[in-house]
Amino acid sequence: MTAAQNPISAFTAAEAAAMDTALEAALQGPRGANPLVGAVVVGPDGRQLVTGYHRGAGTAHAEADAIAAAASAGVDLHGSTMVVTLEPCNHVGRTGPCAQAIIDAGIANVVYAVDDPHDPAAGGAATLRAAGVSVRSGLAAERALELNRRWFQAVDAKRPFVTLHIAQTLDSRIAAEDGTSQWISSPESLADNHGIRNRIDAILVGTQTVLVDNPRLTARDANGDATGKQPLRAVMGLRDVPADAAVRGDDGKVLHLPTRDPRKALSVLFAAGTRHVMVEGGSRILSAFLAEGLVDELIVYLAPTLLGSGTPALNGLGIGTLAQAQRWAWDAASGGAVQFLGRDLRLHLLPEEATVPHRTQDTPAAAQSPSPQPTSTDSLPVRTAADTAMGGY
Ligand SMILES: NC(=O)C1=CN([C@@H]2O[C@H](COP(=O)(O)OP(=O)(O)OC[C@H]3O[C@@H](n4cnc5c(N)ncnc54)[C@H](OP(=O)(O)O)[C@@H]3O)[C@@H](O)[C@H]2O)C=CC1
Ligand SMILES: Nc1c(N[C@@H]2O[C@H](COP(=O)(O)O)[C@@H](O)[C@H]2O)[nH]c(=O)[nH]c1=O
Repeated sequence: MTAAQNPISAFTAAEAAAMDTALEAALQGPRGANPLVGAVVVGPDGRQLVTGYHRGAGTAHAEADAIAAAASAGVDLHGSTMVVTLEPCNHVGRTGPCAQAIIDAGIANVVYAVDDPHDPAAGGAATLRAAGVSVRSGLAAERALELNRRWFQAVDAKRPFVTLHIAQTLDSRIAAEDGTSQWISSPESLADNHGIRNRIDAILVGTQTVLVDNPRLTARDANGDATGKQPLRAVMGLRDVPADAAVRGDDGKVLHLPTRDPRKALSVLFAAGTRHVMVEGGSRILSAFLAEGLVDELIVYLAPTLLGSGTPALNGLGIGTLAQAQRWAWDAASGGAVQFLGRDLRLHLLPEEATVPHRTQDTPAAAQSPSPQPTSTDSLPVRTAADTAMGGY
């Protein structure tokens, strides 16, 4: 049922304020295979009791996070209102269905912004109503859609969400002239990168990086010990992966993609169950994904180091004139658009609308910019969380 069909369509000022808080909280989560979701429970007197947000695939959903926060703080939620940025789920995932958790907590009302696109007909709203919970939707719907616009697109496009990783010097080098690159990043940046490796489904590098670096591509802690969920390791390129390459590991979680076509690589990964891939490099692989407009977020670790020569971060995007430049917007999700990590800066960006010219049928892919996107006004140098909620994904 949509808000238009719902007989109860008004929202209180307290619910609107709670939705603002929920949208803000959602931005603390990571971009990726799951949408950003925030939830706030409001008491009968309009007071905001607890806030929750989703921390990425495999972790508690925002509603469950808020309910758990209430349980640990000894807050009784009977008769309260759950305000959430996405329709509560109805499926038994790793954390159980949120609709049931809401019913079990005695929550009397649910206000959500947008339907879950995966299962709108038999979603959590119907389960909640059947259990006697009052459900209204549509509050701040446009902002909630914007919050996850790129995620909705990626789900719709049936390809994995793509995070591009670049660990570079101040003068945009990812390796020195002799190919050495370990390490450009600070230990704090490396720890952050390994945290992302834990959350994604797959990590992808080019054959040249395998030959030069012989990387393991596992998620590890500062002692070098494997941590948590390990990503599938994908190597893209026509050359064989050497039999003794470290990337092969001993767990069978390695995939050679014998292609130079990023779309083909993504479709093979999607078919293999990957919903979120981090493309780590090197230069030619990063450039190929960017030139095809296949990047959903960009994470740049910028080290205050100069090399003056060596491998450039990018190797040509087919851009001949400034009007064709790819322009990116600052993304406040996942802890902020700009953060210090030790001596490095971590920059978090998303594709900006507006500046990307339309692709044409007769222009080679490498000489084209990303696929067309809606127009917007100029972006701020650094966006606030609220700005991003309004104009980001
Ligand atoms: N600082 C950092 O963040 C990182 C640094 N690096 C560094 O980058 C350097 C390697 O970068 P680079 O030389 O650019 O190599 P890449 O790792 O980008 O691999 C390039 C190879 O991938 C294959 N390939 C697959 N698709 C394409 C495509 N669309 N376009 C071009 N090639 C494709 C080709 O091999 P084939 O013939 O097999 O098809 C090509 O030779 C190393 O020195 C490494 O240390 C690497 C990763 C991260
Ligand atoms: N040099 C460099 C990175 N390099 C990336 O890390 C890979 C090595 O992975 P592993 O063998 O698992 O430690 C390497 O091949 C390349 O993809 N990453 C960064 O965050 N910062 C850096 O300075």
